[in-house]
Amino acid sequence: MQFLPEEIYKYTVEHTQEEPEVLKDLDRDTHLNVLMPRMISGHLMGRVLAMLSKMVRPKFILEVGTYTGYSAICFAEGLQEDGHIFTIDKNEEIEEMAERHIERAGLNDKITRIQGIASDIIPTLEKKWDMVFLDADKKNYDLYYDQVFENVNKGGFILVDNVLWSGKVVGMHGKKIDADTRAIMDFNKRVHKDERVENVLFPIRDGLMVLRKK
Ligand SMILES: C[S@@+](CC[C@H](N)C(=O)[O-])C[C@H]1O[C@@H](n2cnc3c(N)ncnc32)[C@H](O)[C@@H]1O
Repeated sequence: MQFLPEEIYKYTVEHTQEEPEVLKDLDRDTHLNVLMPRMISGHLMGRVLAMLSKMVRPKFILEVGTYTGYSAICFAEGLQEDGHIFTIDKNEEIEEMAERHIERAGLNDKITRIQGIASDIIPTLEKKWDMVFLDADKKNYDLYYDQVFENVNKGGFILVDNVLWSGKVVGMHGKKIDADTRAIMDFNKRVHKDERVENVLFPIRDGLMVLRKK
């Protein structure tokens, strides 16, 4: 989902840095061979994530929701030289594709993929995060936020995708509030009020919440 009028979106993409070739191929491969390709970050969001990573220059990044590896490869562009990304996904079927493209991007030694249920894995990781990207099941955003918070460095960032949820958070597409929409609405409200962080909700693509730990 993206909220910009088509013409503005097209103009925005035309005036944004092109995707590196490896990401173009990964996007194509995902659309041809994987279920629900709309889950991929894609060109504009990918460039936003890469730019944010370059601005922050993180050492350790945690990503929850690898999918085919697109966003992890984007984040790697801004890593410190000795930095590392840990990325979690429960879906075994897409592992091979993520592995192949991460290898092609020359990032095998920079990105560790962990297959499993995120809430089981997160507490086992003992790193201090400069950046966390939550992009998995929406009903657990709240839990992941709690699980990672202590280990986010002061001044570190938590990015959370799909927080506008196709506009359902404001009742677009009908008034019925399903479980995922409710979870996202509650999450947005909670983090907006959380005095331990500063936040901006960017209306990019399906909504990106950016939180900075004070
Ligand atoms: C929206 S996709 C991630 C997209 C990816 N970050 C990108 O930008 O291309 C969400 C992913 O979260 C994974 N996922 C969903 N629930 C999960 C859970 N409980 N534990 C681990 N991964 C989960 C799904 O298998 C899916 O691949």
